[in-house]
Amino acid sequence: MNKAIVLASNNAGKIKEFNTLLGDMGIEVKPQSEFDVVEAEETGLTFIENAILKARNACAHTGLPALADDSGIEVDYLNGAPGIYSARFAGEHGNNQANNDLLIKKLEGVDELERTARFHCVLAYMRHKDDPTPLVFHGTWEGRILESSTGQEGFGYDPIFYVPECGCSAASLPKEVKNQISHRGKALKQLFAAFQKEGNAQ
Ligand SMILES: O=P(O)(O)OP(=O)(O)OP(=O)(O)OC[C@H]1O[C@@H](n2cnc3c(O)ncnc32)[C@H](O)[C@@H]1O
Ligand SMILES: [Mg+2]
Repeated sequence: MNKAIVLASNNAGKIKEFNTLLGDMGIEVKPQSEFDVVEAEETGLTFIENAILKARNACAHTGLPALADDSGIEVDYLNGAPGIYSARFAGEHGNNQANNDLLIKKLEGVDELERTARFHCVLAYMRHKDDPTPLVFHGTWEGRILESSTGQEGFGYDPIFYVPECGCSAASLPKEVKNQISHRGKALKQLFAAFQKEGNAQ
């Protein structure tokens, strides 16, 4: 790796997961807060567009390569909501408690079988702000929405996301386990494979 990579995120939960996962891969990233990057407006209509907007914004402000993550949760009973609006589902951006409460409320009385949901994570890596071929990867994680919060780990919707393959909520999983099987973990594995193929991250 020749240059530092900027992590185009202000979400502390994501940043922690990236540091662990990328650290294991031998890749160092610096959060965009270290460069005083002004947050990009997420005006896209897809995770892909928003991830590219965030990565391009960080490249433009720093002159460095940047990695962005746009993610969220899709609930089948709600026809895919909150989806790309997951961070501001209840109105205020990043109010996890309010978002989780609202989701529980919207699914009140809904049968377990109809509470299916999945996390999405789209990663965009841009070598520079005008990069015409950003690397884009997508990971998903299947589960269902619980009737109440449980677990102390993770962030965001983790306390109300039941993971059938583990028999508990995402917030009840040790960090290492979540990182191995999550939407973000899956997308990052693809990014790592692409970096290895390119020989470096530039
Ligand atoms: O845009 P950045 O600065 O990265 O931070 P953000 O929190 O705004 O991130 P997004 O726009 O991608 O919105 C993602 C939403 O989905 C939630 N989310 C994403 N990944 C998650 C995960 O692994 N576990 C729980 N919630 C997650 C997260 O809490 C946000 O509410
Ligand atoms: Mg955001």
